[in-house]
Amino acid sequence: MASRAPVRFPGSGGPGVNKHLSPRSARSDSMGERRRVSAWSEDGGARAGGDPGGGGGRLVPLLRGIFHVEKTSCDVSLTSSRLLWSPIRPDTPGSSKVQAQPQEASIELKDIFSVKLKRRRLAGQEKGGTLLGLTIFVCIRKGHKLKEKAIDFHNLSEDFCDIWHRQLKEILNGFPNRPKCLKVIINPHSHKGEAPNVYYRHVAPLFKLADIQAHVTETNYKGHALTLLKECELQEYDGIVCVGGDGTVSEVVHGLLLRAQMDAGKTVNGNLSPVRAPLPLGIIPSGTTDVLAYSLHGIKHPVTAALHIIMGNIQPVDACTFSTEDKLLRFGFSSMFGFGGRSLALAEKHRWMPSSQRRDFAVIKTLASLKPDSCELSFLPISSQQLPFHHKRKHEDSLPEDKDEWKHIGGELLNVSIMAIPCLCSMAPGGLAPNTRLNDGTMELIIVRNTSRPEFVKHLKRYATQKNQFDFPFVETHLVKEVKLCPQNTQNGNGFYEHTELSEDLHPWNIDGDLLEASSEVHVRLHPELINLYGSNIEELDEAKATCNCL
Ligand SMILES: Nc1ncnc2c1ncn2[C@@H]1O[C@H](COP(=O)(O)OP(=O)(O)OP(=O)(O)O)[C@@H](O)[C@H]1O
Repeated sequence: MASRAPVRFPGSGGPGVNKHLSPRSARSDSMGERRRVSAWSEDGGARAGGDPGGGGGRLVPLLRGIFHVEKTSCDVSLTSSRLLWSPIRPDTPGSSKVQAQPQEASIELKDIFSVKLKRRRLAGQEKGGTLLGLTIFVCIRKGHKLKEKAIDFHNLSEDFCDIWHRQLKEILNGFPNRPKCLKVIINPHSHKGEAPNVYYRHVAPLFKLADIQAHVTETNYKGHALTLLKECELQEYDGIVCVGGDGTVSEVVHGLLLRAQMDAGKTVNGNLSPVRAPLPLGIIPSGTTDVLAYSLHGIKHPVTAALHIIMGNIQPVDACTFSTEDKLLRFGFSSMFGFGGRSLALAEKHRWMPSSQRRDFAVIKTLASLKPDSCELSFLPISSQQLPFHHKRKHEDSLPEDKDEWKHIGGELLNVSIMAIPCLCSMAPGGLAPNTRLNDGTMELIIVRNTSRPEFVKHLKRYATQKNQFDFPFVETHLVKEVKLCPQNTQNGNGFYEHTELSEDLHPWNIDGDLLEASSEVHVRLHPELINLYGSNIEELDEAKATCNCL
């Protein structure tokens, strides 16, 4: 017997149901063939196998039969890459009328995430019931949003539906990266206690539909996720899912990357060359700002996040290490020092306030006592050789050619942002760092020098508009690989630390929305594609529209 060629499923493309008028390569079956199930090979022989050409433009049915779709009797074919159906037109003997081509619809198999036998059941009945056919669950994309759609294929024959069900399941099981078992970590306090509700209402039913086992832990204290990730048997899982706001995501990312270093036997110190995270991480946005989820999915939408996980859409993302000379402080994606760090420190002191009020209160209060930090800042710009293609034309001339050359800046700085991801959020839809991308091997360094309060406010307000927020004489941006920042004068004299009760020697950093206090120089290094996140490259998706707005 000839051996079966493996079925290959091509990668990405536009999901959804396609309806188009086209001549069918396969002839519609007559109603008399209703119970006949054929599995066609390339040479027409009946076998339940794959298409060695992987689709390759030719429609080679693996299965073909008749179902009712939307109350119309349809000729349905399953090829190795698509499910196609078109209405059956009965022959009218003697009619000379030329019949219009039947409207054909199809879905790509890679867009299907579940197939279930559909049964009519009485209320409360869990098993059995009269078979009605199959329901196919498809992931459809509308802009950045992903949605589920169910399509019913009715046929009352158990044997017939069973063959289709098994064949479709086998195909779905062959898709890479689709998780079967996940560890889910929920912060029950995120966004006024909404996170569990978001998970159980919007995400858990989709995981169940996709036959994903989810082992859920609700955290009991700050640091619980970190402890959990240090101790749990990661090999049991295909991925980790975090349900919470930026602070929780930051803790989980740090925990997952720390665990990777432990497992690799690495000494975790300031010079660490980190290994990659062992498992992909899914982020279900349930906080107030949700910068990471927004940057990853282009939208703050738990169902979109869940469907990226279910579909196994993997996006490698650059991450940073934040360290002192001898100690690793943190893994993360973005940081702010100065105004951004102080306002977070102040917000954390007022956790009893509702989160949106807390943030506004902290920003206003920090603006009221706005003052610069005296800093020594060094950075290693990326060279013109390392410049990602999307920046090439604008930046090439201003960069060092190919050798590493540290640059130094000293003085009074109001804010320093160092970001490896664009940090999209509702307050800054274009991103806090619009010139970097999720995995382009660069961090954007944004330095805001001392200026008057009204000018600084003007700069901040621009983030919410289309205008260039960096177009001020006191702002400069660089694409960098490393940054060292050392505050010079820890005594600020106006009592700011009295508000926050921070020690005078400690400087607040905002790292991915989580507060970190450091007393000495912090060294930030970029590590390309250190972690896989469930999501897609929205920048590539928007590429056609996007224009580089680098300074
Ligand atoms: N059970 C818990 N009790 C107290 N704190 C927790 C618990 N679980 C996690 N945390 C911590 O709570 C902090 C804030 O969490 P998170 O950012 O998810 O919520 P949020 O502040 O409501 O959201 P956002 O930051 O978007 O406003 C994180 O630093 C996290 O480590």
